[in-house]
Amino acid sequence: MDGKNKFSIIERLRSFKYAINGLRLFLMNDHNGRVHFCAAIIAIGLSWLLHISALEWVTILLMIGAVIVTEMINASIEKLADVVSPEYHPKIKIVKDVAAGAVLVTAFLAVIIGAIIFIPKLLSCFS
Ligand SMILES: Nc1ncnc2c1ncn2[C@@H]1O[C@H](COP(=O)(O)OP(=O)(O)OP(=O)(O)O)[C@@H](O)[C@H]1O
Repeated sequence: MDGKNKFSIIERLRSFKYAINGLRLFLMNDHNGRVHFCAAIIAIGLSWLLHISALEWVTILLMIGAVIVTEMINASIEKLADVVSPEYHPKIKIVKDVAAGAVLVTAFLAVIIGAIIFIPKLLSCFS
């Protein structure tokens, strides 16, 4: 920002490499992340099978993104909190519980939206 740091394509590519590494670490180590990733694959498969509309695709993809991004931020906060305070601390409990609550909110909304989109289509398939 002070003009001394010149723009460098190599540096930008390096940042991209770190971000891909973060995604890889998340998928390898975070059990909840893997569950959300599997749920995302199922939702995409169901969307494809049920021929959902473009607007429904946008909604499903936005919700998948919201759940996975929230889980990634939650996992990062947990890791940071474990370094900052390996021992029990009441404030760390609040930080971790609020971050976990954020995942719960997005996952709950994703289930509701998935039900609104998929249930009528599934019922019409079996009727
Ligand atoms: N250092 C701490 N201080 C206070 N409370 C903590 C601390 N570590 C964990 N907790 C409490 O335990 C809960 C679970 O924490 P933990 O870090 O094990 O998360 P988790 O949801 O089990 O994550 P994961 O299963 O992905 O490891 C937190 O939500 C918080 O209430």
